[in-house]
Amino acid sequence: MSGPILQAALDLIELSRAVQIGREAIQGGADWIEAGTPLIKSEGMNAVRRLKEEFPDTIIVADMKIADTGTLEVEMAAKAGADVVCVLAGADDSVISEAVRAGHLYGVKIMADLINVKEPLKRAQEVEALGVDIIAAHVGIDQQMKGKNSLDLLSEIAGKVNIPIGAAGGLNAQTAGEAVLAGADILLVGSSITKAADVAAAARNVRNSIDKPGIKKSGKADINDEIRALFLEVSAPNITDAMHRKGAMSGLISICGDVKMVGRAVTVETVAGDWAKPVEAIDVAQRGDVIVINNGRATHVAPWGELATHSCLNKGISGIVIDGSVRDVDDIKKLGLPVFATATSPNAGEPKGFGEIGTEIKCCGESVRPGDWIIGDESGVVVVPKERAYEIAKRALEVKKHENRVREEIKRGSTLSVVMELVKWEKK
Ligand SMILES: O=C(CO)[C@H](O)[C@H](O)COP(=O)(O)O
Repeated sequence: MSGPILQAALDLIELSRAVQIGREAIQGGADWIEAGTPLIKSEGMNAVRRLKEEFPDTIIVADMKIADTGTLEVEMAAKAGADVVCVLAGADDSVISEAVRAGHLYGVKIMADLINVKEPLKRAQEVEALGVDIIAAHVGIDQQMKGKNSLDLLSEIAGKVNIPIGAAGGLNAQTAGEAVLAGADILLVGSSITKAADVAAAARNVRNSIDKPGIKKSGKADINDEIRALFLEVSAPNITDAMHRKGAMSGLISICGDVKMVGRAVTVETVAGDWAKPVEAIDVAQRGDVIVINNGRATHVAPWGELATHSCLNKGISGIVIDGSVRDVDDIKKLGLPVFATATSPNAGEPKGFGEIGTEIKCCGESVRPGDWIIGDESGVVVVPKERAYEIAKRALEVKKHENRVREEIKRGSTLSVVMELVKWEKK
């Protein structure tokens, strides 16, 4: 191998889309094309066969993730046209040895994938001794969503095995270059290329980063800053999609229309029209927080209005959510701070002081605890449990990327049902 190799991983389930995306990835500078595991599960060896037919001069990698029957599965992939076949490094030695023997027999290289291996360096050296050709330092997609990093895994094994190392798992135009500097010979890139609207441009960006790796990014951002930035990039619908269609509050309207709100919850429980605790919460909240008020969905009286909203602006509060009414709508619109409510009413209540700030509440059908993340836009408001915030934000970004590519394919003249092969994938 000369120079780092860019392997574009086609992790889709629709073969015709995969072929087109593969074509664009090659135009952008991908050297190898991978039939991703979802594609192989969806289309079987036909996926490998078709990719080889379409791209006869390109190395085709079959990401079989072989766990058993090493010989049979390598044979299948090789006969379908694969040049490299992936086996799980965590599989039993007998499986790896059989895969290696079959690789020799059918003239294909064996790549051992370290995904989920407990002692990666030890296992990398063992599978090297068993004869595999390539080691993949791979952090899986679900693991990436929880913050696991393929560069850490790569650093652990780089320089300690004598066969080429592939790096895989969430690489992009920044981190692919970092992976080269950390010792990767093959850069396996999926989502950053294949979900881009302009696949060729995305591949080119990664290619440039591989060919001219820049300086390693220093330091890590604060996790909450990272989560906020991720949530600002995506929509409320992207987030509920990432949560398996859960987390949406019901019945809220955005008073200021097209606004975006992201922040951590300061919760308020109170009774209809009692505005003492809601307004006191402004002084409790920190810059960037969202005040979430359960006012019993009262429609006849509002615990919130323009003066409270104005105070929030002074404190840098990100927005307000009220299971209940709001008034001074025209003035709030002028202020532009995101306010979401279930109703409007000109009646003010009384500042009696019932209820409390900072306890778990129910708001618009959802439980909200202090510190949970609240994201709102014109489609509505979603609550994300604080423990899962990073993971959901990452998953939501993947949803958005996927939609970017689907949108591009629709723009080229297709329809949503055709792109998604809806009829084929209806539940049987
Ligand atoms: O094998 C895979 C998942 O198991 C992927 O192909 C690999 O992780 C690369 O994709 P991405 O860049 O999206 O992580």
